[in-house]
Amino acid sequence: MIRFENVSKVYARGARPALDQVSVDVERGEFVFLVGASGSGKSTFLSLVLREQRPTRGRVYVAGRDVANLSGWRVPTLRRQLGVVFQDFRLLQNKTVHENVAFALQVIGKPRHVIRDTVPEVLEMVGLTGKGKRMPTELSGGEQQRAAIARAIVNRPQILLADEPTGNLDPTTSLGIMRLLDRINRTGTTVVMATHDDEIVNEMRRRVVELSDGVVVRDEARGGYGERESILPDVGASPVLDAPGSGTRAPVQTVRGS
Ligand SMILES: Nc1ncnc2c1ncn2[C@@H]1O[C@H](COP(=O)(O)OP(=O)(O)OP(=O)(O)O)[C@@H](O)[C@H]1O
Repeated sequence: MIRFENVSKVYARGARPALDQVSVDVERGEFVFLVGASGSGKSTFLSLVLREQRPTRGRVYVAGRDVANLSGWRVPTLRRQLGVVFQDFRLLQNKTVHENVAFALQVIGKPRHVIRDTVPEVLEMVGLTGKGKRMPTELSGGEQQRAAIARAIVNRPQILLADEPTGNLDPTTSLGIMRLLDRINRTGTTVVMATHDDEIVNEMRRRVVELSDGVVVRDEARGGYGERESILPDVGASPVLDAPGSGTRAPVQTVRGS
C-alpha cells in the first residue's frame, strides 16, 4: 500500500539528509508505528506519502502509484485516498463539529443527501453522537481529536496517516484515541502513526519502524518503543487493547541500515 524504495530526502544543499536510503513496505491493512527521536525523519516520511514533499532520490509508491512523478492535477486524487490527523487537531474553529466533517465531503463534491446521512454515522463511530452542533472550543482535547479523526475517515480513505495524534492528550484520553484508531484499522484501513508515546507503542505491540537520523534502524513486527528511550525494565506488555498478539514479543523481522 505504501512502498519506499531507497528514498532519500535532502531539504537544503549540504544539509544532512532528513531521510537516508529508506526502504519500507507497508501492506494493505497494516498498523505501523513510526518512532524515533525528534528530527529523525518521521514527519518527512509522512509528508512524502502525502506528496507535500518529493524525494531527492528513490521512489515512493502509494496505492501502486509513483507519487513523486504524479502530475499536479492528480495530487488531489491521491490525497482523497489518505486521511490525516495531527497532534494539534487542526479543526476549522469557525465551524461546528458537524460542519467540519461535512466540509471534507463538500470539497470533493458529495451530494447533500449523502453528507446528511454520512456525517452522523461517522460521528457515532468516533463516539461524538449528540455533539455535532458544538464548536471545537466547546470540546475536550480528546473530543477534538475524535472530530478530527471523523473528518479524516469520513471519505473512507485507504490509508490513515497520524502525526503524533496523542501528543496533546493525557494517557487515559490517548488510550481512547488508540482504541478508535485500532477499530478503524480493523475495518481494513492502513494506519501509519508517528509517535513519541512509548506507553502506547508498548501496549499495542504492532509493527514498529524506528528512524534514527533519517535511517531505518529497526523494523519489527509487534515491537516495543525501543530500548534507548526506555527508562523502565521491560516486564512485558499489558494487553489493554485487544489487539491480536498483544502482550507478546515477536522476533525482529528485518533490520536495515544498522
Ligand atoms: N521543511 C523543511 N526544511 C528544511 N529542513 C527540514 C524541513 N522539515 C524537516 N526538516 C529537517 O529534517 C530533519 C527531519 O525532520 P522531521 O520533522 O521529519 O523529524 P521528526 O522525526 O518528525 O521530528 P519530530 O519528532 O520533532 O516531529 C530535521 O533535521 C529537520 O530539521
